[in-house]
Amino acid sequence: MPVPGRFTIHARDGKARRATLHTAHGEIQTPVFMPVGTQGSVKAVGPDDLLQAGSQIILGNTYHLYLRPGDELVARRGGLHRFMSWDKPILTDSGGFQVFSLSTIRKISEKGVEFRSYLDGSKHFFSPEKAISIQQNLGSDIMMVLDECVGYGADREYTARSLERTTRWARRCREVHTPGADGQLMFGIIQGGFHEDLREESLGQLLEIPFEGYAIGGLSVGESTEDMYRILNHIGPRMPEEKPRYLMGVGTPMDILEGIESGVDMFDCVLPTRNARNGTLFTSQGKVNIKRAEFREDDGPLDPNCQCYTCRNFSRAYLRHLYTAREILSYRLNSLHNIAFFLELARQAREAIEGGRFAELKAHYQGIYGTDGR
Ligand SMILES: NCc1cc(CSc2ccccc2)c2nc(N)[nH]c(=O)c2c1
Ligand SMILES: [Zn+2]
Repeated sequence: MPVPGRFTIHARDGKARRATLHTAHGEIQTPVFMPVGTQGSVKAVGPDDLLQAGSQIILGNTYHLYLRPGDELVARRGGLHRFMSWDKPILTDSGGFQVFSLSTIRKISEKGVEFRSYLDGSKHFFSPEKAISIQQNLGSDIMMVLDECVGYGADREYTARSLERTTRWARRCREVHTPGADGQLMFGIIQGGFHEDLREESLGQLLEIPFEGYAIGGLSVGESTEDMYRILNHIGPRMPEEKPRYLMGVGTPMDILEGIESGVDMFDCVLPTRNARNGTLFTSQGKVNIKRAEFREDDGPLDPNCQCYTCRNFSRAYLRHLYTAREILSYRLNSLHNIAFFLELARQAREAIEGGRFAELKAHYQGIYGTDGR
């Protein structure tokens, strides 16, 4: 009987790891890419599509689901897995990041964060305890602690004080959920901005609290690729060797490969689905902007090396037409392909680590996407 939280490393290639994370809803083979389903759906695609594309785990969001339809409604409907007909693992964010990125009025204090709903302006309050209670109602397999993601350019003094509070919040989250209760796991989140010593301070404090995994927060907040990679390369290898490492909200294909090389196991990003909706498609030969006139009569598949439903059944000419005509099918086919591309990238990484060929894989994609893929 698999024990939720068990993390077994099968192979290493430099700092990169090939592992299995056990959860109450099944195993996750890492490195893994996790499609984002913020409001209980991965935009424009269904659970069947996600399974077909090889998705092992998806993400949900405390902030959005609390505001609509309500975490207690979801609990009454049997939890998020049953509500959205997804019976594999789900990871949920704690909502703090969305409060800061989506809510206009908000006030942060030791108690937690007060904010107004982006839907109707009503006032709400998230304490660390509330953030965990919502995720328990949702029934997610991996819960994230409530943290403060300081913006790019925050001064050192504020960043230092903020990480101390994030640690106190993390402790309060842990105190209201017994490790492993109901098969749910809890990950701590490292903050500390772009200061190596503050990042180590945040990690050191979190290591005193028993978490089943650790995440790197506060990256991809407007910094340069150089600053992101500097922090990633510094803190990734310093995270606990025997526990899963999750880089939140990152990134381009090259960011993901950089993260894997730094020892990170789990990734999520809205890029595949968000870019799909504006016609930017990721392929084995680089980015394709499907709205370009050059594709008007192009009868070939979007990506000849891709096995997804979109590439097996439709031409670039048709995909361009759907996009130009703003057909809803355009969002579905483009999203399906981009998700399949990111899932395939993670699968190739798992295979490369097993074969000791990760450096070659990274160099291959660097030749196509450049050093950071932007
Ligand atoms: N800009 C990157 C980023 C993204 C997310 C969101 S990741 C996500 C999004 C939707 C659903 C699940 C996870 C973050 N979440 C938290 N809690 N803290 C961060 O520092 C942070 C940084
Ligand atoms: Zn495809």
